[in-house]
Amino acid sequence: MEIRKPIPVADAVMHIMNHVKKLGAETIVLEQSIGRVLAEPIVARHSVPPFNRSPYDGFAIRAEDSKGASGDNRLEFTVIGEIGAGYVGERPVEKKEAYRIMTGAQIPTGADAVVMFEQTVETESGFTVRKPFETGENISFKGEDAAEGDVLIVEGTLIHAGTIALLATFGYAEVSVYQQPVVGVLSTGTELLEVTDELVPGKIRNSNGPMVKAQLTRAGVPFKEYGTTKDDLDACTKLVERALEETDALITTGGVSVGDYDYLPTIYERLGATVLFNKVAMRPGSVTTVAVLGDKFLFGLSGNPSACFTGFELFARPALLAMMGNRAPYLPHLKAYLAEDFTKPNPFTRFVRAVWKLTENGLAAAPAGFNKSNAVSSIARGNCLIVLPSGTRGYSAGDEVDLLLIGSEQGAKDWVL
Ligand SMILES: Nc1nc2c(c(=O)[nH]1)N[C@H]1C(S)=C(S)[C@@H](COP(=O)(O)OP(=O)(O)OC[C@H]3O[C@@H](n4cnc5c(N)ncnc54)[C@H](O)[C@@H]3O)O[C@H]1N2
Ligand code: MOO
Repeated sequence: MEIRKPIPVADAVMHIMNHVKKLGAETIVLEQSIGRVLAEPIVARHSVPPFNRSPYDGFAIRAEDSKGASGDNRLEFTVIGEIGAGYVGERPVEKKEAYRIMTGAQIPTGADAVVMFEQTVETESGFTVRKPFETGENISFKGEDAAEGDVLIVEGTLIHAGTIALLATFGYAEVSVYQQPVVGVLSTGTELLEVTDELVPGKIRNSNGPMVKAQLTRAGVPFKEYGTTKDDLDACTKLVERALEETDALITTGGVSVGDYDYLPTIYERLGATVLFNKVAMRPGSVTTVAVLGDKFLFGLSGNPSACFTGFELFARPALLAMMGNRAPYLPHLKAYLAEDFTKPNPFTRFVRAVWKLTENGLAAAPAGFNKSNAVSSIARGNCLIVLPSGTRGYSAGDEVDLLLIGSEQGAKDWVL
């Protein structure tokens, strides 16, 4: 039997990323762009705000007219009209005059300060103030948020709700984004039942298929479902071949280890795919096997649920995001302290499903429960992965560790572990 040589996690990530080819761009409507990646920078097409405007409901005045105002010397202004948001003043403001002005309305010509309603006392023809106002006081200036021509967001950035607000501000009804890869999902294993099936002896329900599809959805990657297949070499080979014709990448779960029915390595060989690695010095997920056939990726994730989950987040996710042009495809990382002892040795780098929590001592992380690679309960509880490097042992509560965040829409530019 072939003895597999484990490679460090960082090397495995780099092997994959070196093979990634960014997909082309396409134009889509703004409202459908959430989760996609900008193929063009967002450049300010005009100033924001586009005109000087009032940040408060109040009165637009000439600041110089308030000079000398005090509690004992209230100065009076005459109101010459009202400007609601969306309207403009009909004529310039002159000496001792004011417009009633609403939040968001354009400052009328002549005015250079806004007095909030709360700072005035109404009179028959207007209001009085009891303090002087400075030129520019309470004014939102044209261009203070963005100046025309500024590059506000670079190409390669994930579009989220805030990005959509910015694009809408500048009138981008359509936006140029990178194409998405189509990813096939195939669960292998004769023991697998559908989620709707009753349990029968020796069988289990397929949890990896639904989980991986959810991980893809969370990463903004569309998938094509190839269902489950029995551990039958010919049938499985045919399915993998078909899936590769129809997709940019195929994620399989199970069948990558050294068991009698672990057929994926044989299938890769039959197809003439180049295996980038078939053993990673990590736990869970050491059997994760990744191959390429032309520009297409074959992610052979482990059948063990925690290993499958971790293999997706560490290897498939960054590759797929990078295909979509995302400049920050890695899981974001933070430092935290361990909330409890972790005494197991770590011959391979260990990714412990964990829960992070902010405490009075800072960010803490605690293992999320049953910690084997076949665990499913701790994947459900965890919101991060604690990283314990290979060759370490005996972590104590309070020790500083690296954390990888799961489920964050923002990513990291570099793989730093
Ligand atoms: N002699 C050795 N045996 C094993 C080794 C090894 O190095 N030498 N590695 C072990 C490690 S580590 C892992 S991890 C597993 C990985 O095995 P596979 O990735 O080939 O996966 P399977 O054997 O097909 O299944 C493993 C386990 O997961 C369950 N499973 C499979 N698919 C699903 C699914 N879709 N949903 C839920 N659960 C699934 C399956 O029933 C098995 O219990 O190999 C070790 N063995
Ligand atoms: O490949 Mo595994 O390391 O037990 O998950």
